[in-house]
Order: sequence, then structure tokens, then C-alpha cells
Amino acid sequence: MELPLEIKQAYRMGKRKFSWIEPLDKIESIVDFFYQGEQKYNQTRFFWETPDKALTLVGIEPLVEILTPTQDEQLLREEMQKITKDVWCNYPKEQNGYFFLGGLPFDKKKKAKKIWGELASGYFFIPKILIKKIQDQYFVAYNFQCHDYENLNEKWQEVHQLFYRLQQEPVESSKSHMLEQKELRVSEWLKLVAQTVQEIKTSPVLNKVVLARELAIRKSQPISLNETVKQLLREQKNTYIFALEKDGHKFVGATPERLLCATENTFATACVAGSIARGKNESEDFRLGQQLLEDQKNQQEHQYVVRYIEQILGHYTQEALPKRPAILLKNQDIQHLFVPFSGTRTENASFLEAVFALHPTPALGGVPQGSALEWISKKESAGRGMYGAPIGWIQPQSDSGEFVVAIRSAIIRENQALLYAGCGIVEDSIPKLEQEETKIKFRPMLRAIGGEIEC
Ligand SMILES: C=C(O[C@H]1C=CC=C(C(=O)O)[C@@H]1O)C(=O)O
Repeated sequence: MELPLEIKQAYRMGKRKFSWIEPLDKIESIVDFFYQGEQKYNQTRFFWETPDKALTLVGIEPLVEILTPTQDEQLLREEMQKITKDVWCNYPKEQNGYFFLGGLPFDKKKKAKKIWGELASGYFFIPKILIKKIQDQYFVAYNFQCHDYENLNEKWQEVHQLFYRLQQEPVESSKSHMLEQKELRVSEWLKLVAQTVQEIKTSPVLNKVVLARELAIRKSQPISLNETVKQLLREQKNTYIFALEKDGHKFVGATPERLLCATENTFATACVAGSIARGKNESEDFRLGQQLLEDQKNQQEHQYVVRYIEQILGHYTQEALPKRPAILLKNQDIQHLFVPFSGTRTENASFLEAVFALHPTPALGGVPQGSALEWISKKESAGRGMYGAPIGWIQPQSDSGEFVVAIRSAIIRENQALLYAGCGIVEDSIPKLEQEETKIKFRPMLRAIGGEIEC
């Protein structure tokens, strides 16, 4: 691949950061590029697909990393802007491939388990290779930097080699069987739910707390992220499928919950809370859906989220968010109360600022946020890592991107995985029923990892 003249010229004009974009012919499966990243390179890769499949992203190999992203939104924004400033691109600069892929921790103060590795405190990277599918158009961005003209050609060849290797046959992963599948500290968790209900009933301030629990898996062979993503893509409709791997620590999930999507002019979000199982047949499914829509306790759980999002996002949108009744969002195992919101961005409303302001919504934290987070931090045995936190992508030059809430997820390391599931506790919550609900929420990841599903 010959180094394009435009790049040489750009270097002479003082450019040092490059993003060369090429359309790709219709390719069979974009996710194959992600699969190819297994066992290769620095084991750093990212996958993202929206529920409507309108956008798929694959990022391979870090060009620039942000480890432990600062929780100061303004500093993080400035850092991202500095890194992506002055990128030369053969397309309009808003379309350059310097995307930050990754996410934030749920709570940076609380230490998560060792299995999270460096992902415990959040992680972002700009990939050397970004493959993007928008609607039915495919693009590859070759991202590189060069500070010495002598090396320009070498850097160019290096990213091409990388892309070339991504087009080889995917590696087969070895078969692995289950050695152990265990829900952790079940009786302690049931007691905690009862204690939390009591606290909500007696406290003058606390109204809702989202409590999470864990399920541990140990298999005979390393758990393949490729196989896990493949299963999720096959089974989990109406969800975002995401995967982030950093040095062999793999965070993966299928979440129905958008946190914030930013285009040049709009912000869009969704209120997802309140849950019930899917029915075994159409009529049972319909009956359960109606039950959920009419259930006081679930409506209350959901309303807390609606009011919070209306209030917070209202600061960043020009018009008041329209009031709408909840409808049902149906996933394979579960149905939720759901209200989508969108509005026009106010001038100077920054995407990251709005993400930081929203997280965690009462769908993952509680009401009021401060007291609920304090309760979670005091009562849960370990930090949540990136579970329940914002994960997604941001293109700082256009200040666009999307973050989702990383639920229905697991962290995988070699032959072990830790699955997470949480539920909103309000004053009418019944511990056993909340346990049942979290069992259902474990299912998508359990199935994807090859675990056993209780009926
Ligand atoms: C915290 C989780 O779900 C949240 C999102 C939707 C419905 C929820 C609920 O009904 O409790 C939770 O707020 C999870 O799946 O781990």
C-alpha cells in the first residue's frame, strides 16, 4: 500500500496525527474483524452494535489510552479534545476515526474485585483500526501518529498490516465445560434487601436503592469472548451488544438501556425500569405485560427514573421533555417499563457533561442519588467495576456519540466470569421476588457463557 501523497503533504504542513478513511465493499460480517482480535495484538478491542443494527463499531489495538479516566468531567473532556485536536483526515474532520471507545466506572471510590484488572476504574482508547458500519455502508479508519518524517511510511504500513491480519480466518476457540456456577452470598443479599426496605420505610429521605448481586462461573478452559459475543448477537434482540477487552480482561453485555445518544443537534435517552418475566406463550406474555403496566410498585420504580431524567436532561435540551405514558420494552427473558426521550441540545451543552450529570440514574443508583449511593457503597461487599456504568463511544471533534448503561453484563478473565444483576428496591419490595427478578436478569449472560438456566 503506497503512502498517499496527501499524507506526506499534511505532514509537511505540520500535521502529526492522521486518520485515513476508506469505504469498504460490502463485507460479509463486520464482527469477524472483532473476532480476529482474539489472541492477537495487545488484546485490546471493542465491539458495539445498536439494537436496530444501524451502527456497528469494531476498534482494534490502542493508539492512545486513557487509564482511570478522571471523574472531573471538564478535565476528561479537555484531555479528549487535546488528544484529538488537529487530526488530519482525508474526510471532513468531524468524520475522522479518532473515536474514544470504552467507559467509566460505576463508582470510582469503591474498589472492585481483582477480576476487573485495569477496567475496574474505567478505560478509554482510540483504536489504530476502527471499522464502522452505518446503515449499509462500511468504512475503515486507519489511525496513526508520527513525529518523524522518516517513519511516516513505516507507520502507514503498520496500520495496513494490522488491518490485513484482521481479514484472515477467525481462530477457533477451544471447547470448554462448566466446572462451577454459583450465585454469591444469596442469604446475605436477601437480608440486605429486607434491611433496605426497612431503611426506606423509616428514613425521611431514602426512597429507592438499586442493589446488585453476583454470580460466579468457572469453566475448564478460557471463556471465549468471541463465542460470548456470537451468542449475544444471535439471541438478544432489542439490546445493545457491547464488548471491551483490555489485556485479557473482558467486559461484555447485552443491555436494553440507553443512557445518552448525542448527534450534532439532539440528545436522546430512555427511562428503563420496572421488570417482569416474558410469558411462555403469546397470551401469557400479554397478560404479564399488562400486569407490569398496571403494577403500582413497578410504576413507582419507573417514575423515579422518569422524573430524574426529565429534570437532569431538561438542563441540556431546549424544550421541556414531552410527558408520555410508559410502554413495554421486550427482551428475550424480560420486559420493562420504557419511556424514550429526545430533545434539541442547548447551545454549548457538552455530551460528556450530560453523561456525567445523568449517571447513575435511579435505574442503577437510587433516590435521592447521594443517599442511595452511600447506602450501596456501605452495604455491597465490593465495587461494581464497570457494571451499571456508562459504556460506549465518543467522537470529540463532533461531540457526538452514545453511552449505554452497562447492565446484563459480565467480566471475564481466563476461565472465570463474574455476572451482575441488580434490581430497584422500594418500600413495597419483597426480597424473594427481587431475587427471582435478578435470576431472570442473569439469564442473557448465563446463556451466552454456556451456564445453566433455572426454569
Ligand atoms: C440494575 C439492573 O436493571 C435496571 C434496569 C432495568 C430494570 C430494573 C429494575 O426493574 O429493577 C433496574 O433498574 C440490572 O439488570 O442489573
